[in-house]
Amino acid sequence: MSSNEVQTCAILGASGHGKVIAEMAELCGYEEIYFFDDRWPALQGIEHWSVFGDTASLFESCLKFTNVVIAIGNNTIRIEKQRLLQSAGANFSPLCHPKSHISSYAKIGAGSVVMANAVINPFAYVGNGCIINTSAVIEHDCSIEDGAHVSPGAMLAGGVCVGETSWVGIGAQVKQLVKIGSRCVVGAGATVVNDISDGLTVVGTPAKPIVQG
Ligand SMILES: CC(=O)SCCNC(=O)CCNC(=O)[C@H](O)C(C)(C)COP(=O)(O)OP(=O)(O)OC[C@H]1O[C@@H](n2cnc3c(N)ncnc32)[C@H](O)[C@@H]1OP(=O)(O)O
Repeated sequence: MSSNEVQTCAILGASGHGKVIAEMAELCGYEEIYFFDDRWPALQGIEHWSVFGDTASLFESCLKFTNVVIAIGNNTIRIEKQRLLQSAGANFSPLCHPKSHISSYAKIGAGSVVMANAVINPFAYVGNGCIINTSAVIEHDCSIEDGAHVSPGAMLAGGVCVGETSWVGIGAQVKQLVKIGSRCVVGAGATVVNDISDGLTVVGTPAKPIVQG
């Protein structure tokens, strides 16, 4: 960041995930952090950060922030809120931890966050509003569509596709060239060796679908 103006970051969602994003924003040079959460005004703060308003307040004030990040874990809600705020003119730059490794040949979309120790290798594509969580590995030529979340320690081999709003659970592994559809869930620790159709939840090694109750 090079501007002389104070660099401000608004975060919607005073969650555990929001705390990680707040620290990451500070490490990236944002000087002021403004949380927003629908539990405001009852909720006034999170750790040492203040909560300044609810979603409606953020919509009213979104143009004044250097950057806005949605820290909502639910993938569908996160990308919906981001798209609405983008329509209202808010700026969504990607936020990448200084200790993540992102190839200069990779692309990271608006509002996506890349946590500490994550690796994103050449010609990988990460869409808008995605979470690439702590120590996740996104190998070369992967494609992660809008609103997807790759959890801590999950590893995607080369050329894997993860569809919109899908969630790859903590420590999961995905074989090269596998296509995971939209709205899928890959359970914690699963090993995915075959393509997954839209909307399925899979668990285990090799990963198989489970029926959601
Ligand atoms: C920074 C952060 O914290 S990021 C968050 C990281 N967290 C994760 O990655 C969690 C990912 N979530 C999971 O793995 C979940 O267990 C899910 C989404 C796969 C399933 O959750 P639910 O729908 O609540 O299923 P539920 O817990 O009722 O389990 C259903 C069945 O699947 C089994 N099961 C659930 N998860 C798994 C799993 N990861 N691996 C193997 N079996 C599993 C259960 O034992 C249960 O089996 P049973 O019917 O024989 O008893």
